[in-house]
Amino acid sequence: MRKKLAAGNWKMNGTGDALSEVVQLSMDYMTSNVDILICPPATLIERMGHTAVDSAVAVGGQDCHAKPSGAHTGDISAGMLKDAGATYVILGHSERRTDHGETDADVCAKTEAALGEGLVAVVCVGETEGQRDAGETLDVIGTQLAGSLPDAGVSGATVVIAYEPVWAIGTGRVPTLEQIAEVHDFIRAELVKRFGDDGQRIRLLYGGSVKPGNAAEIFATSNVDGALVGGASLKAADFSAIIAALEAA
Ligand SMILES: O=C[C@H](O)COP(=O)(O)O
Repeated sequence: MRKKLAAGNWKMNGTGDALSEVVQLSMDYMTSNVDILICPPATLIERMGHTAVDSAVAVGGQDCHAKPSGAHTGDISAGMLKDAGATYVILGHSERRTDHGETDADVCAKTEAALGEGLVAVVCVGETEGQRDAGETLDVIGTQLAGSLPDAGVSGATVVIAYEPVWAIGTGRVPTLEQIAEVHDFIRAELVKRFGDDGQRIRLLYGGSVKPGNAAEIFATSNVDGALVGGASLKAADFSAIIAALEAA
């Protein structure tokens, strides 16, 4: 049985003022059977870590460096995230792959670093619109999945996969439920092929324009164990509604 996960990726948004809303949210969902995760900007991780320490809300980073320390201006290591209170880290988000040229090999190295520090790695995969139109979606996802995950240390307790079609992120456009199911079933099969029973236990999140209005039907879709939510996670009311939909699914 996979525990559901509602994850919020704040991207380059959010200030300290947003903390109180998250605290409220965590108090509302203390007894939830849904894991709740917020990945704020790096500047807020430590504050959130302290605020959420006794609550139901976990805190995560949005990226980490593959190395533990060194001359890498502007970067943060997995150990630093852990030290600040993070227990998760998002890796290989399409915005990192596009803005910073991250390859599958880079994501794999970062995933190894995260697992080495005991962080849960939320590894993102997803096709562009051009790739989908060209009928390449499953090939692209399969390649990203194979290249972004290390051979060792991957289990339901250490890794989460987020399927985020690039064309659905922040656009208000969402794949059909059949398209989501096709990709999630494919990811599940690939994980089981490579990791056996562990592949059954890895949670699969859908991400891309998840809102209160479409959350329930997405959560009822095959092999969807939760969501990686961008814009809607910045509004406590919307994120709470998404969590409630996940709880009810
Ligand atoms: O990491 C989150 C995703 O990129 C989804 O963002 P969005 O919910 O704003 O479309």
